[in-house]
Amino acid sequence: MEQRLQAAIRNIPDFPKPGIQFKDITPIFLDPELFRDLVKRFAQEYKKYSPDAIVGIESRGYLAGPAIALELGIPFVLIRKKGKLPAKTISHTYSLEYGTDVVEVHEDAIAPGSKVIVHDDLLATGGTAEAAGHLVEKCGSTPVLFSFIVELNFLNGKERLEKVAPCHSIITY
Ligand SMILES: O=P(O)(O)OC[C@H]1O[C@H](OP(=O)(O)OP(=O)(O)O)[C@H](O)[C@@H]1O
Ligand SMILES: Nc1ncnc2[nH]cnc12
Repeated sequence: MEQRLQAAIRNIPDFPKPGIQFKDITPIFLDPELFRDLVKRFAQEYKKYSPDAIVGIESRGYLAGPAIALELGIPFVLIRKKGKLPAKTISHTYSLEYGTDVVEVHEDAIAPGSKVIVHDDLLATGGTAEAAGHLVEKCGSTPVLFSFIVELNFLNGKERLEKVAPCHSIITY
């Protein structure tokens, strides 16, 4: 599984800015067998946490997240950037290198007291996933796992997230 994922993930140098090595995960979803095996692998891992819901982070957390939720028979909840969700929301503002950003969730999307898995495609600095975790807490629920396909180890996002909940990723660079 790891080898097939490594082979599918492309490195795009200098995207979206000079010096960034962008990990393009989109080829995984061109290969239905690999996609199916990835979903089953995540579902197996997630079962240990008896989750009540999976939250996915816009936008690439929406690729595998809903398929894993379907496999486990639990809700998939969208976390979006500010101003995109139509009904009443709960928001969380977090710091970026320069300035701030805001993530939102529908206020009625997560049943209070839920055990929630936060899923995204890739962990870099951990700022986005940490903010998603805070949002889950603001909804009266508990993040029980942060889960990614890819982790960029040299950015130390894991250290930051592990203060809140364990962190799982399949491929590490
Ligand atoms: O760990 P962090 O430093 O917070 O970075 C990781 C986030 O960055 C990427 O999303 P991006 O901001 O490119 O948005 P997109 O998925 O909508 O393209 C990635 O999909 C994660 O959501
Ligand atoms: N290097 C990277 N590749 C893909 N997505 C990212 N998001 C943040 N850093 C990234």
